[in-house]
Formats: sequence, structure tokens, C-alpha cells
Amino acid sequence: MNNMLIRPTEEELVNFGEPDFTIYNAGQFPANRFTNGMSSTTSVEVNFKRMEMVILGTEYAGEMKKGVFSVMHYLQPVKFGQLSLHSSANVGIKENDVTLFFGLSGTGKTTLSADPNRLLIGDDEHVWSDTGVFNIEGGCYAKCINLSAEKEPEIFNAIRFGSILENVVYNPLNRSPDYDDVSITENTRCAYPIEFIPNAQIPCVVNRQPSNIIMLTCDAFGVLPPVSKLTPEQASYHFLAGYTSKTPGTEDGVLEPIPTFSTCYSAPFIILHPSRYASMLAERMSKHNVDCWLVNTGWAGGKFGVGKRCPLKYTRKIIDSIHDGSLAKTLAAGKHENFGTFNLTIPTEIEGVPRELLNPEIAWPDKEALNREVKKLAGMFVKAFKLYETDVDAKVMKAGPSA
Ligand SMILES: Nc1ncnc2c1ncn2[C@@H]1O[C@H](COP(=O)(O)OP(=O)(O)O)[C@@H](O)[C@H]1O
Ligand SMILES: C=C(OP(=O)(O)O)C(=O)O
Repeated sequence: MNNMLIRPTEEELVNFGEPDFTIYNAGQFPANRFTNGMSSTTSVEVNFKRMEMVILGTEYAGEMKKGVFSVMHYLQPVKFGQLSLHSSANVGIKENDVTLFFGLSGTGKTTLSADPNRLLIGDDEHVWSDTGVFNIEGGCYAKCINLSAEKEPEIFNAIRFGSILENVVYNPLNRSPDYDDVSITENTRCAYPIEFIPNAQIPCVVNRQPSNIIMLTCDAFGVLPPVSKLTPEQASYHFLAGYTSKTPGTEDGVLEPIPTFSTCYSAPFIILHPSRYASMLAERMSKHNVDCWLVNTGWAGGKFGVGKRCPLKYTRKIIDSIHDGSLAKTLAAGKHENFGTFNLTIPTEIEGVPRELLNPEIAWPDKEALNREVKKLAGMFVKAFKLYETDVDAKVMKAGPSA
């Protein structure tokens, strides 16, 4: 916890006074599942009147940081009129342009925000304020499964004395970790102070409005293109829908990808009605002229089991093309095509990315299979979005796929 939240200075500790909020973490002690309304032996309870949180029956360090995040999803909009975001954030070293990466667990917030050309503001929990973006935390919580120095050098090298490995199997003789060993869980983690990432923005705040929003999804149907440009209405639609596939390594009991719609990319953490966050987002995006992109870090060329996960090196090229402005230029030059049922604008070229990868209609060898999966996923979106029928205007309603 100390590694993940913002650490007070010595002076702040001396003058600490009374805490604003207290967390009682009794993770080893199970919740009583015979209590009325309790469905398991795990509970995380928040009392806003007493400003207290009680964690029972789970020793996952993520509960504490995500618990604090839930508190912020109430306090920030209600008390301060600011928007809390389940996103990572970074800022360009050359241009000072700020990017937010929304996404559910396992979609790539932590991995993609660690970028040698950009300063890391944070990997998971932010606030978009009237003056810029700030991190709620002071550390990161990276997944360690199959971690390699070659593919994720910043994260690999952040794991050193002072960081905490959770559920990672290691050799007790030489204390070297084995990131490929999933015998405890696939959700192996490391918590490290953000300054362990070589180019972190310290303190984790920028007085500048975002230029780009990247909505990350890990689509195990392999249907969504690796990148598409969203209109403002599509951005609201996808934010409210919050689609991804839960993959092994994100939640207990997930053995193969499961499609999920987690509104605002934050269903377990939000406190207010989703439309409150969505309308704040749309207002800020329009006020600051923010471009929005949907990036599928999941499967390509076929669904899970047939195709493969989009190689990280290509996703990184896509992200680079957003940041250096070349992707916007490509689209402005008319080099794009439309991805039918989902009505998405996709580029026809990105330097360093195979052309066929960009369009599922080319990437999938089996076109009939693609059509079947497109229909299936579109139907799921339509069903999931019915919840918001009465809360959004017709333009947003129409911005999704037609089933
Ligand atoms: N194309 C890709 N883009 C992003 N991550 C990928 C990609 N392919 C595989 N991965 C893996 O998926 C996981 C993404 O997890 P992470 O970045 O921690 O997500 P989040 O922070 O959103 O929970 C990492 O283990 C990463 O190595
Ligand atoms: C801590 C979590 O967030 P993420 O997986 O996005 O790091 C979690 O969802 O358990």
C-alpha cells in the first residue's frame, strides 16, 4: 500500500493531525457469509459518513488501492467537481502533450503508458481537473506474468530493492523471480514507487489538458480493429459500454477470455450513476478538443484459440503514430476505410505495422467466421447498451454497432 499511494514527506508526517480516512485491512479474517446480503467470505465496505473502509477475506494488495479509488470516484465529482478516471496517463517529452489510456484490467494501461519517449504520470488512477491531470497514487502495480526485459524494459527494471512482488514464485537460494511460473496465480504483481520508472513525472501532475484519449480494449473475439478513430458520440458510447474480455490473470477463476461490459471502464469502482461520469467526460473532451481512439490490444486475425494477441510491438507502433500526429495526418489524407457493423474509421497504413493487421476483414483468413463473430459481438453491445437507453441522447445511442 505504501508503495502504491502517495507517500507523505517527513514534514507532512509530523503535522499529520487526524486522518481524513481510515482503512482497516483485516484481509486474513473472512467476512461472515451468513450476514444478510453477504454473498462471499470477501468484503470491501466503505462508510462515507465515518470515512472508513473495512477489508475482509482478501489479501490481494489491489483491494486497498482500488478501495481508495472507489472513494475518489465519489469525492472527486461530488465534492470537487472533478472527474476521476480509471486510466493511465503520460506526457510527451518533446511536445508536452498529455494522453489518457482508459481500460479495464489487462488491457494494457500499465504496459503502454511506460514509454521511453514520454514521462509517466501514472498507470491506473487519475483525476482530470479543471487545470490538468493528476495521479491519485504514487506508485504502480504491474502484472508480472511472462515479464521480460526485452518487451517491457521499464517495468522489468523497476523491480528491484524497495519494490514488492506479490504471488511471484522465486528461487529461495538466489532469490531470483520466475515470471513464467503461474503456479500460485496468473495475476502475479509488483508494486513499486513510481520513481522506479526512469522517466516518471514527479510530482505526478501536469497543468495541461489532455490531447489524446486512448480507449483500450482486449477483444478476445478478434473483431475490433487494432486502432480506430472515434467520433465524440462513439467515444461516449464506448465509454459507457466499457467493453473488454477478461483474460486469465485479471480475476480469480477466469480460465479463458470472458466478454464483459464494465461501464466507464470502472463498474466495480464507480459510486454515482455512469451518466454522471460520461457527461463530464464528453464535456471536457469537447471543451479541450481531445481526439479519441479505440485500440484493441486483444486478438487479431481470428478469435481466441484461432488468431493471436496483437503483438505488443505493433500496438506500440500504433500508439507512437497517435503521439507523433502521423495517424491523424493519414486519416486527414483520406487513407482510411470503414469497418461496417461497428461503423469505425480505420487507417489503411501505419508505419511499421503490417497493412493486413489494421483491418479485420483482411486479417481474418476465414471471412464467414469473422461475420459470425461480428454479429455475436454487435448483439452483445446492443444488449449491454440497453441499460443506458433512457440516459443518453439519440446520437450516442446510434453511435454503437447495429445488430
Ligand atoms: N498488444 C498488447 N498491448 C498491451 N499489453 C499486451 C499486449 N500483448 C500482450 N500484452 C500483455 O498484457 C498485459 C497487459 O497488462 P497491464 O498493462 O497491466 O494492463 P492494465 O494496467 O490495463 O491492467 C501485460 O502482461 C502485457 O505484457
Ligand atoms: C489492480 C487491478 O487493476 P489493474 O489490473 O488494472 O492493474 C485489478 O483490477 O485487480
